Amino acid sequence: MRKIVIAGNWKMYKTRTESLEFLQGFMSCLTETPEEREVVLCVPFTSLAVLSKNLHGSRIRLGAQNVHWQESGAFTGEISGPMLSELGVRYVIIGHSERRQYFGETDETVNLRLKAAQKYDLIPILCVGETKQQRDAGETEAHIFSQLAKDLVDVDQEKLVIAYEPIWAIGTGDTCETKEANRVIGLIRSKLTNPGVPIQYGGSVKPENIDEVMAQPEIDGVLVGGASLEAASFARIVNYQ
Ligand SMILES: O=C[C@H](O)COP(=O)(O)O
Repeated sequence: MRKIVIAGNWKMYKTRTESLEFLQGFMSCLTETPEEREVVLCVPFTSLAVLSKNLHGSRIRLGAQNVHWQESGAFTGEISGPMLSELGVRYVIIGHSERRQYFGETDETVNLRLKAAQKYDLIPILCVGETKQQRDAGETEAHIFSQLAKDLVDVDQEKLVIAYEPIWAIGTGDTCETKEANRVIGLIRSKLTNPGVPIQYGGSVKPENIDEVMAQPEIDGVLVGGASLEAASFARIVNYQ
């Protein structure tokens, strides 16, 4: 039985104060969620310490949105594995399409970050997915297989989560048809040495479509952007039927 991982990616939203306000509302909605679902909040670096303190003893896991491959050094604006581990961070998103598109992330740096995360006991959530142009050109599979082949060199697949995020479905309200997401995720699994890796779907997941998404047999969870910013909305997603 593969693990179910429901993760919120807050991206560059919420101050420390707003993060605490969210947590209060969210925790009160989680009482009936089945224990086997891993619930993760991937928050801005500035909210990690305060959430870590307030999540102590809770079943909600803390996640970050990036990690550098060096332990320390002259890398202005970056953050290291030990810095995150010390705060109780368990998960870290790596290779999100926004990092690849706006910040020069390549498959080579994604690979370095994945290995560094695992070295410091952080479980990476590796994001892969195609652009609209690649999908229209029939290149979806080739693109994702290429990302996997390069990103996963020497990565331990026992401590890994993958998120399939079609770029054209991110923040657009244009969800990938659930059967199609299921098909692509099945193909991703066929390329792994460990078929037990949880593979999430991400892209315009919301309370209105979560039940249908999670009914797909290959989909082991979701990576949620916009709909994870509001406590009741994310709680409904975590409490899917
Ligand atoms: O990491 C999350 C994804 O980018 C999805 O974002 P979204 O749910 O706002 O479409």
